[in-house]
Amino acid sequence: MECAIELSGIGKTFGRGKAAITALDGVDLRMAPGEFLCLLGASGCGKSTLLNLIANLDQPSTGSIVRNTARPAVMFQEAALMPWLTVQRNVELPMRLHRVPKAERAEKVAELLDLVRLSGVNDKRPHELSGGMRQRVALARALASAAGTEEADEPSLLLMDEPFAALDAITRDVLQGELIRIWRKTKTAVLFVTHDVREATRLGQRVVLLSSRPGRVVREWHTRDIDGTGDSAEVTDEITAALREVISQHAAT
Ligand SMILES: Nc1ncnc2c1ncn2[C@@H]1O[C@H](COP(=O)(O)OP(=O)(O)OP(=O)(O)O)[C@@H](O)[C@H]1O
Repeated sequence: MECAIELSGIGKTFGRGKAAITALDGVDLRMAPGEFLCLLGASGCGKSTLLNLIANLDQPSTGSIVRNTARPAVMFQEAALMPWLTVQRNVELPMRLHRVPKAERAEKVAELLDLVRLSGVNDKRPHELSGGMRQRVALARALASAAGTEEADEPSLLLMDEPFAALDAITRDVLQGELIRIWRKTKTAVLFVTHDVREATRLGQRVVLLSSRPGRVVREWHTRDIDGTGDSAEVTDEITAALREVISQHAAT
């Protein structure tokens, strides 16, 4: 089967000479179309750097990235909504940039706000919403990013960089459930970055552990079947132990 993305020998070094920082070294990673993959690692191990490379926001120093998807949509820890725009306008922004006609935009926004269970807040501005609602809007906007473009029929890819990390535990729990529901419905591939083992095992079909400085793939686990089974406490414990080991090795260097 053709991969959604295939990373081969990815390395990334920032700066030069003595001040150079090798953030990633020899990362090989493949994702199947529609797969939900969680990338787990300690703070500073290069997760965000890897996501930026896949999103084409930055270029690798070595290696190659093959992408067989539409341009990836990206979602960050902070919703990064435009404060002066209404929810409606925020969600339709990517479509405006792609010059999607007004009627088509309105239809898509209604569909997406319904998908993230936010119908009826179209005219509110971000400051009138809770943190969880803002992330729902950000998710709707991310899902709108390929809508109406030539790439709209290609398999989609959603890159998420700790999108729920700033939320309280209950809201995070609710949004994790919503994300699984939306992933099932949209069949988009999701690459989800987190340093929370529980979050990774709850969401991911596969969890990939990265080492720190330089970031490399250490191990991976198949955690959940498509029908939602798996996610056992045993796997969670095993991954937690492996993450601890990676962190302690890094601390010792
Ligand atoms: N533009 C940059 N210039 C210099 N160094 C950078 C740059 N971006 C990242 N780094 C360094 O590369 C390493 C990896 O950073 P990155 O932000 O990818 O890690 P992370 O795993 O996402 O961390 P966190 O979980 O804390 O967000 C870090 O040591 C960081 O300081």
